[in-house]
Amino acid sequence: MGDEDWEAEIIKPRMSYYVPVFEKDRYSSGPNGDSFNKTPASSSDPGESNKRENTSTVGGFGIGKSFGNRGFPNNKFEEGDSSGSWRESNNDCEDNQTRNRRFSKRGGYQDGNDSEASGSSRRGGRGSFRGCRGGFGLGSSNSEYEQDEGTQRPGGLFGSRRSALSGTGNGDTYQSRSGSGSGRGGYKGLNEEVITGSGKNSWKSEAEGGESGDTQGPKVTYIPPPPPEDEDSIFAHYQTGINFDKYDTILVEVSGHDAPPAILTFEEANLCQTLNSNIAKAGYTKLTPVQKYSIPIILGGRDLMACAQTGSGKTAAFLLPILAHLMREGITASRFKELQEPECIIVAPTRELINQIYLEARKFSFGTCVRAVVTYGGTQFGHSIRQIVQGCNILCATPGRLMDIISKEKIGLRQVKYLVLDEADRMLDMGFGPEMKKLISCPGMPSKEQRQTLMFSATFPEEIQRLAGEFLKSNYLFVAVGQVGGACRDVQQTILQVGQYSKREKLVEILRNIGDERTMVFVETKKKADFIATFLCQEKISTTSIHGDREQREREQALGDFRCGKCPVLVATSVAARGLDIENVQHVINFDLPSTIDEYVHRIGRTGRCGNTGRAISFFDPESDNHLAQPLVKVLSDAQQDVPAWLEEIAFSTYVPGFSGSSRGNVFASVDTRKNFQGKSSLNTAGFSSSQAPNPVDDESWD
Ligand SMILES: Nc1ncnc2c1ncn2[C@@H]1O[C@H](COP(=O)(O)OP(=O)(O)OP(=O)(O)O)[C@@H](O)[C@H]1O
Repeated sequence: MGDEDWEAEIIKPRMSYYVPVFEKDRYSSGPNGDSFNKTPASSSDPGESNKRENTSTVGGFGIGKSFGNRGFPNNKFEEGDSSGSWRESNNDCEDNQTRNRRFSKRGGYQDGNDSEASGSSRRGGRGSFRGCRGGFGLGSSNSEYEQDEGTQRPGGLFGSRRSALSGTGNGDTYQSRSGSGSGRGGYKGLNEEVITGSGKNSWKSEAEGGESGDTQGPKVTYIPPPPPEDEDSIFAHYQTGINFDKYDTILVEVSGHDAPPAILTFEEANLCQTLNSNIAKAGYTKLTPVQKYSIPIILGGRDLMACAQTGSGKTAAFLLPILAHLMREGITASRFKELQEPECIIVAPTRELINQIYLEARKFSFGTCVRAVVTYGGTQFGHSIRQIVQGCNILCATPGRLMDIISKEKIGLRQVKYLVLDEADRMLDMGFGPEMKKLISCPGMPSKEQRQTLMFSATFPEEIQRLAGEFLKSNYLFVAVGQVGGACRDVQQTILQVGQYSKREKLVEILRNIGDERTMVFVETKKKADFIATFLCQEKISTTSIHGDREQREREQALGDFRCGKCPVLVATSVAARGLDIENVQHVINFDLPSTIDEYVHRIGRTGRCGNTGRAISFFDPESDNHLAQPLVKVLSDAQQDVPAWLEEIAFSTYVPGFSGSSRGNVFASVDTRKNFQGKSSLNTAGFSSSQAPNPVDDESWD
């Protein structure tokens, strides 16, 4: 099938869809499948943390050479693709970081509304939807709430076609499913994930429609399978890679007043015995830089904004000190109560990510009386409530579901001591920011002076840092491990110039070379994810897909099939770009480049984690990606990667004077933005204690 047939294939109902081959007991070996190495804990070597090694990971993968420019045949697909051929409604974007940007360089998308990673030019549509739901008074705002939480409400302005692809197991099995069911705007199809509520009230609609049935629409009935309870599964982990020790050579910058010194070993953290035992069982013998700095800061009661490269252990960096603190304070087992009052709330932008964080919280709190609970959209509301009322010290939630639960008065906020925003830049951008603001102004929520607020991400655009001031105490500390927003150096990055008509051919060529190694293929739209997954299956490449139009059950199954290696290729939209920690992902392919460089950094960070090496190949289409040339050159060179000459040329020819445009999400901040006001910060390497920033913070800039 030629490229020119794409659109036809996509919109015609005759398109073949397939269902995955379900594996019974897929979760029996743990959420991470059964391929973990159960690494015995080894003793920590504090001395190692002072090692200094060269971190250059530039490799010879034929960067920019072996695959040339394939030209841009002038056919139908080219005309249509970026300018509206993908006419599916823009109704997904669970983790659609880029949709919130204020401009779109993908000029063709202004009218099309289907992209999961859409540019802000599509925000108009979202604004309408928001208006319909009586949103948060930001004209720009978003349907993320519905989008993220799976509370698909009827009557939306986006009556999208529901994506029909259901994943695959063997590349041969196809089954037509109702392609006519609408997604967010109408009946979701099947019998699980559903549209609830009328969209009249973003706080209550899921609860009302999904559970109480106050509003029309079928209920969300999906109940995720419980994670395994056996200790081996709980502590299953993969091994750190050969570059793990090189983390110590990364420069760490701490800014703010009176930062406590970094710790070098877990022992120095003075954690309780159970926690230490859990850390050992998890195979952690040595702290990563973000952990060395964040743990004492959090234990010291300080607010924190921490930025560290993908896959470098940010989750444990906040979980461990929170748990330690709770234990030290003599937390008592939380009991069955209709209104639970958790001590800690953790929010993250996607369902799969928050579930992953929950599993980490469960792991580290194993054997303690601390009870972690997870709740996220696309699952039965009543199930969430039942989990919560049994006791809840740490609530892990996606934002929309959290607000629903609060509105149902199942969660009280008075006891909240810790508020954690993982992927904080995403949580504060125009997508989730209004939700977060609502959260901190909920009745009962302790003021920022009364709680500890912790923010973590690999990227922190300056504009978001400024917004964060509203959530953080003015004396918060900022930890930057390496370049803020920089890519992980353990990922070998290759940028290929590939026109859109050649992409599929090139993809197949690469995947055939890769063989069975686990590969994530990122595309820009949900529909395209379906299409490419279908196409790869036709090519006999076992592929599954994850995106926001898939039901939650399907998404979890896709992830499970990918994790366990049943489907070594996962085609994904931005919904899988952040945070997901999947063993053995050796390759990331950006079939479509994202709209922003931050998104690129997160996507390629699905490989090369925890000191392991990985490869990322990105198809750069000069017809649509030129705006990324400049930031890409920067990311590549900062990560000591080869920069193709042609890319430099494009970057030069598209040079934007005064380019520092983090406000548009295209360049990352290089520093704590407060430094504009305060002057200096301390500069350390990971193995050494931090000194303190000498100059006062201009508090007025932040409150
Ligand atoms: N000190 C440690 N020793 C060994 N393994 C660790 C350590 N800290 C974290 N890990 C492991 O490293 C992997 C990546 O950690 P994590 O998911 O927290 O990264 P992250 O920095 O949050 O990444 P992202 O930016 O993509 O969200 C996980 O499998 C985690 O269990």
